[in-house]
Amino acid sequence: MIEIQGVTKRYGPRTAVEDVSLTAAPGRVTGFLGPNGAGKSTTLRVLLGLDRPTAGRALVDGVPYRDLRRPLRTVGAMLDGAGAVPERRGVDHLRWIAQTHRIPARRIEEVLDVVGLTDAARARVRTYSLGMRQRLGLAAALLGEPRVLVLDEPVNGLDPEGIRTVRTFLRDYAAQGNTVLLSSHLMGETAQTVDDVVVIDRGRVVTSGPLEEVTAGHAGLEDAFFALTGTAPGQGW
Ligand SMILES: Nc1ncnc2c1ncn2[C@@H]1O[C@H](COP(=O)(O)OP(=O)(O)OP(=O)(O)O)[C@@H](O)[C@H]1O
Repeated sequence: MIEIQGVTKRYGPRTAVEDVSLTAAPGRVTGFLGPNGAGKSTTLRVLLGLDRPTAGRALVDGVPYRDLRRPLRTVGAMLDGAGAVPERRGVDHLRWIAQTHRIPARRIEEVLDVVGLTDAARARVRTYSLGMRQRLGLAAALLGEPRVLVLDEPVNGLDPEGIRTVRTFLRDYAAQGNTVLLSSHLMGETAQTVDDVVVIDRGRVVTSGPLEEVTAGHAGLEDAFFALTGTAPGQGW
């Protein structure tokens, strides 16, 4: 369970997010959606203890991320793709994470298989396509068999088959009782993956709830977004 309560984050005079609250529940895939620069990454960084909020708090299973006893075994996260050293081999990136977090080595083969990177595991990360880097990031997030997954733009750079694979995987993962929170600026795409949505625009949550409720009366999620924010398609994103 993820609970973000009244989070505001200012960088000097600039407000990145203002009074953002959201909940992501076990057994559900929650989409955190909004255009570029809306404040998604900032909120997720606060959630993962990478940034301190100016106000509010973010909890995972009732405690702040920094206070989790075994963070990687509780929360698997992917921000900025894999974040791997380009000269490293994919498998060595995962080995390094596993070793530093006392995760059994057998998990490396398992997560490589899940994301379809087994054959490319020994290649250096700099030779990977954007999609392969995303897969490596997802593999790293899954290493600790976490109950909670937090993914920033997980389908960015993936081809349609890759998107479908990730979608199926995330739906299955949630169906096992896990919590999945993913951010995206691709509303139409993400609407096919999520149960619940939280829509953010210019640092503020504009709507949240089950997908059917948020889209009721609209042609789809994108349409609902434009209606809610008063913007027209093509304006500003
Ligand atoms: N370290 C920082 N210093 C100053 N401003 C920042 C910083 N990080 C983010 N911002 C600003 O906060 C706002 C929200 O950015 P954020 O990256 O959270 O948006 P986003 O929804 O994740 O968008 P994107 O999809 O483009 O990453 C933007 O206006 C951004 O310029």
